[in-house]
Amino acid sequence: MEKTLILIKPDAVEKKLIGTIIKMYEENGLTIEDMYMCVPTEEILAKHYAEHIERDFYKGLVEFMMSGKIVAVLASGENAVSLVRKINGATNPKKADPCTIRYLYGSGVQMNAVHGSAVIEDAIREIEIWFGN
Ligand SMILES: Nc1ncnc2c1ncn2[C@@H]1O[C@H](COP(=O)(O)OP(=O)(O)OP(=O)(O)O)[C@@H](O)[C@H]1O
Repeated sequence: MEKTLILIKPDAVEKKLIGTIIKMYEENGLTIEDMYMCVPTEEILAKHYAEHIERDFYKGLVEFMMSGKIVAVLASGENAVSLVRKINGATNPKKADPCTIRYLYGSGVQMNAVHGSAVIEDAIREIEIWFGN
């Protein structure tokens, strides 16, 4: 069964949306295999967002991600990676399809409530970062 990594970001935790968001994944057929809360360190975020380190939004993104608790979620299911991306919606909540998490609960390009691995290779790498072996 395919696995993927979800992060419920600090904006969504602050808005008390953990249960609502987890329910949306479960109702769409995904299984929650493991999860925990933490305030992420700069080190783990540097690994997770390695592809964005040179971008001008990187510093602000890391500050936002460290601004409160997040929930790291290991989910599984058929086509879990693409299914989670579909449930999450486009990066920019204003461009996301209605009924997606980001459309419903995102408040901007940065504060967009959730992260989901983009492709299977990223999922493997990100699961290793957040959950180890
Ligand atoms: N222009 C931007 N300004 C501020 N933050 C941004 C911008 N672009 C992306 N981000 C932040 O960086 C994250 C990763 O960007 P990416 O382009 O990989 O988007 P994504 O694949 O839709 O999101 P994610 O990887 O979190 O699921 C986004 O979810 C968002 O929080």
